[in-house]
Amino acid sequence: MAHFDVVPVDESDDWTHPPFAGVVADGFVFGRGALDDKGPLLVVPEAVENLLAAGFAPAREVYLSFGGNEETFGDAAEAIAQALRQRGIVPWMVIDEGGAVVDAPLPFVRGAAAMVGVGEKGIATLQLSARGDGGHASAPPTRTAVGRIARAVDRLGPTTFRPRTPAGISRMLRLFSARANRPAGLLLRALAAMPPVTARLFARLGGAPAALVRTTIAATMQSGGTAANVLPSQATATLNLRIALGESVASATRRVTRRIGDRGVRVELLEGSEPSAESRTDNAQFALIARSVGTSHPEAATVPYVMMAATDSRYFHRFCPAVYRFAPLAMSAELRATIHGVDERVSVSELERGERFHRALLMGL
Ligand SMILES: CCCCCCCC/C=C\CCCCCCCC(=O)N[C@@H](Cc1ccccc1)C(=O)O
Repeated sequence: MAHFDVVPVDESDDWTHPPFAGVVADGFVFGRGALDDKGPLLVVPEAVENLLAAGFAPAREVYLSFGGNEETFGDAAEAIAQALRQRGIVPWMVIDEGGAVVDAPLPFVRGAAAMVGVGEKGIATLQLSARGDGGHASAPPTRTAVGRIARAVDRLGPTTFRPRTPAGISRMLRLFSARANRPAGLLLRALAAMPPVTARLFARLGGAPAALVRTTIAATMQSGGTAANVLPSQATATLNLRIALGESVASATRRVTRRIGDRGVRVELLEGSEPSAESRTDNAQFALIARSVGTSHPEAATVPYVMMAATDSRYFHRFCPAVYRFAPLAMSAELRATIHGVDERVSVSELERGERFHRALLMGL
């Protein structure tokens, strides 16, 4: 799977090469979508065409699913998944974006790792709204609409949701423990054996580690008011929740509503998508991915993790138990920072390695 739509470019950004010209320079193809997700997309048909040209026929049926509205949370992949379901097809394995070959993924962990998303968090977009008495701002009541919304958002701190370590993260720590120096290795092994301790530690670290183990809430939009001296009669805030594996859109919405604890604040679910289950790592599918990584990126260990953002594969994990999120391209931290940003680019040699990965995968089916 892959998608060919891209996020827009801010015209005021200073790109080294124009974002829609496909300039090849210094061994890289520059352009919006180079990593997300046109590079990972094009290595798939490249591998298929090369195998077809060589007269190869795969042992299983292969379906290519390329969507055109992933970046807007669209339904192209849903339609593709539905078409397969209607034909009674349950894929043996699904592979989509959401992982990459990265260097030194955790502090003290040496070497490259092919990070494969074995699960994916869910999403809920909630709108909070409050009404208040409009009027002159010179004599405000104790509780205004904006004040109610501000208090509600403030109540939704990081402890709103309990942390829990997915099995894939414990396995990731166990694999990393072998590649860390001695004291760090012992710590990682201990954490791998004690998921509740990992959950508490990662939650305390905040940022990405915390997002791996708990449902997060980000207030992303606010509105209300028409003039500086007018009390608004209504105010709203939009919350973007990323729902941890094991929870649900409904349970997360209930918890948010309880936490806010204010009947004057209406909580409305605008859209939601359930978190995935975890795909196994002790099966033939994961072993095939690891073998294919061995062909394209022999320096990298194949390691499971949990994807914090949403991918098109969310429409497949509902009926297919083996869904993996992995683009077979090395992406340094610097390159990952260009995704949705400035100077997004993909190295030509990585495209070649990506093609090799998919060729190995198809030949190993
Ligand atoms: C120890 C941890 C190591 C971490 C290694 C990370 C390796 C992964 C590297 C790169 C992966 C990049 C994948 C980028 C995919 C982004 C998908 C995305 O942004 N999806 C959107 C979907 C969406 C949702 C709601 C509205 C619009 C779009 C998202 O989730 O926001």
